[in-house]
Amino acid sequence: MESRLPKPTGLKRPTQAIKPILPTERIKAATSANLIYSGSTTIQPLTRDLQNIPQALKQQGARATSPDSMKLSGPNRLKLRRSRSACDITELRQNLKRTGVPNLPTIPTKFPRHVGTSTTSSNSTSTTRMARAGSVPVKRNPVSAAPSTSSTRPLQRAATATATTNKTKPSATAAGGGGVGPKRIAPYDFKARFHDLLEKHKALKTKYEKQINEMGELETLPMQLEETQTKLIATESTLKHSQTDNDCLQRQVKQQTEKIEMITSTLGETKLELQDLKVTHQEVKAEHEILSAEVLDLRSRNEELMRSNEQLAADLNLCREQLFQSNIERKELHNLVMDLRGNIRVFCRVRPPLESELDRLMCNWIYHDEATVELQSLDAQAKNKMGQQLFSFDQVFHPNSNQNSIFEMVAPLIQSALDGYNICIFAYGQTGSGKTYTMDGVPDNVGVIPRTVDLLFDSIKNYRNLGWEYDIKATFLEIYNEVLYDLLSNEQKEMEIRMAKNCNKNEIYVSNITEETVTDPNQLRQLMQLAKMNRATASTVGNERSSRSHAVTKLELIGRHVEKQEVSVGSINLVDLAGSESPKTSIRMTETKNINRSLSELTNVILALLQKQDHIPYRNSKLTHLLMPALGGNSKTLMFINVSPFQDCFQESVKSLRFAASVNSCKVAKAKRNRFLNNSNNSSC
Ligand SMILES: Nc1ncnc2c1ncn2[C@@H]1O[C@H](COP(=O)(O)OP(=O)(O)OP(=O)(O)O)[C@@H](O)[C@H]1O
Repeated sequence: MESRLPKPTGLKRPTQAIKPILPTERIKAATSANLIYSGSTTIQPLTRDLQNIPQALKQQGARATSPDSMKLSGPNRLKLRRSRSACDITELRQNLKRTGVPNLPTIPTKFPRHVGTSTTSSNSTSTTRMARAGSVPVKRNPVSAAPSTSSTRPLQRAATATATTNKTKPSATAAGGGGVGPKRIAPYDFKARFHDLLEKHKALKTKYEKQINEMGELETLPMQLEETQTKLIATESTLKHSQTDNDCLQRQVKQQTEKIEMITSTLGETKLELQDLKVTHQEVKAEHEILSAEVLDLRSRNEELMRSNEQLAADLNLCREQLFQSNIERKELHNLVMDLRGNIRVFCRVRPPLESELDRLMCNWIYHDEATVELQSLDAQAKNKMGQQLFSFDQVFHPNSNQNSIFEMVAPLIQSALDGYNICIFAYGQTGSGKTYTMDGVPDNVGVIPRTVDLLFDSIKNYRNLGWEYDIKATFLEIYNEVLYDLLSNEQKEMEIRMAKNCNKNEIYVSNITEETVTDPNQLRQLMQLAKMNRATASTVGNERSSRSHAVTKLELIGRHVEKQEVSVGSINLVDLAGSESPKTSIRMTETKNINRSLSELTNVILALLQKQDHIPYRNSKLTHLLMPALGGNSKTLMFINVSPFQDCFQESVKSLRFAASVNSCKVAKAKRNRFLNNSNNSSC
């Protein structure tokens, strides 16, 4: 990976190739220096050396010699010779630098006879003297001439060995009583000197051969150096990469360190949480053990309950079947009770005087029992003329009866409607006798229709538990001057009463009427309110139509039992009749005639039913035609006779009570329940 870190500046790659200096070259240079020294370079006499010593020492940086050294002799002279050798070495080094390097000379086998009194074991001293005599070419000892490099050290050691050898031999000087210094060879003892030289030559030759071997070894050094340089370059490159990698790694280390610190702190928190969790775990574990025991207990209880449940499910099915059957029986018994009470039931209600009517004269009302009422006129003449006015009904409600007690008597009929019967409830009476109050009521004291709605939906809930589901369809109709009006629509439209196309000859329907499906009581109340508003809107100040028309609210109840494949269709017709009025007192004759005619036709129909005539004149008026399904055959009818308590209403009250009493005595054929199977709606025909 290429590092983006800066390159290291510590090491710099060499700009030029390093030329290695071979040891052989150094030796050659040293040998060449010897040749120069022995050949072309003139060796200065001793005196000149003595004079040049201070200068030479100066050049070497040594301390200057005292001027007294010029006069020295004996041991001091020996010291001077040694100093001169040092000067010569320095001089030779300088010469070697200036000149080339000749080949190494051969070692002479013979030396000229050395003349002199003062000889030392030092090879340099003897060779210097021979050179001074000029007899033979001097073989300069490389020990004194060569620079003190590593390549000259073996020669130096050889010279030292020679000197040592000389020391072992008896010296003439020492024998002569000097007592100090190496053994001296007498100048005339050429043989000894020859042997000495031979030994020296032998030693030097050995050294020479040794050096040649060492040179061979040293010649491999350039290659080694080159390899080492190559390795060095490679190492430098590697070092650069390593440094780059190192920087990268350092950054990573730094990041990792930060991460580690963060993880460490998180770890600390986690440890604390872990401790808490451990505690919680222990608690949960203990709780789990308790719960496990409970689960085992519950499982065993569950198994028992499952067995019990199966048994109960079987019992429940049995109970359901029994309930369904008993419900059928209940319906039949209920219908029987209704039959026994009469298919047409008549309730008489005497309204109380209003606060504004307290000054009006009232008839004498005598309530013999809950079903019998006697009406007496305050006018004695009328009283004598009409005789005793005693009337019996299914129920008589005196002025103090409340709306609730009245509806309790109505409720069984609503139950019958849910069981599949057609119900008709209407209020008959003089204008202002309390028909609307009985049917609709007032907001704080509602009448039969609103209470019917509440009871219907409550009963439907209970019937749902028995497997029945109900749909309710509502229509609102007004009959005014023998014309039908849709109270859920302001449209002017043609509406007619037509026969339904099935085998039941009493089934009718109204064409073009608005029919609303109702799902909750509030929706039905809103529809009733709309119908009431439309009925009131049709009235004018000069033509108060609402009290001069018949209002028919029809609720169709369609029940379905999915499991038993049964359908039950019932209906409730709630009729607020127009007020009956004497033509003598009426100012609107047409309306009065139509009202009285329709009421008369209603009386005729009921009487025809009472007399079991073959022909029932339903079609003589819109009202009887519309109520045909609810008046005869498969129907239950409840008629409220509303009367005013006042003396001035006596005649109308007697008329209404007589009509109602005659209706009450009318026995209609036994009612038949509308019960169908899903796939045969006409099976009951
Ligand atoms: N039982 C009663 N208790 C208290 N007030 C009653 C009762 N019956 C009727 N009223 C009141 O008497 C007045 C006339 O009653 P209502 O309008 O119901 O008569 P109606 O027969 O419907 O008249 P119309 O034939 O003109 O419609 C109303 O103010 C009504 O509130």
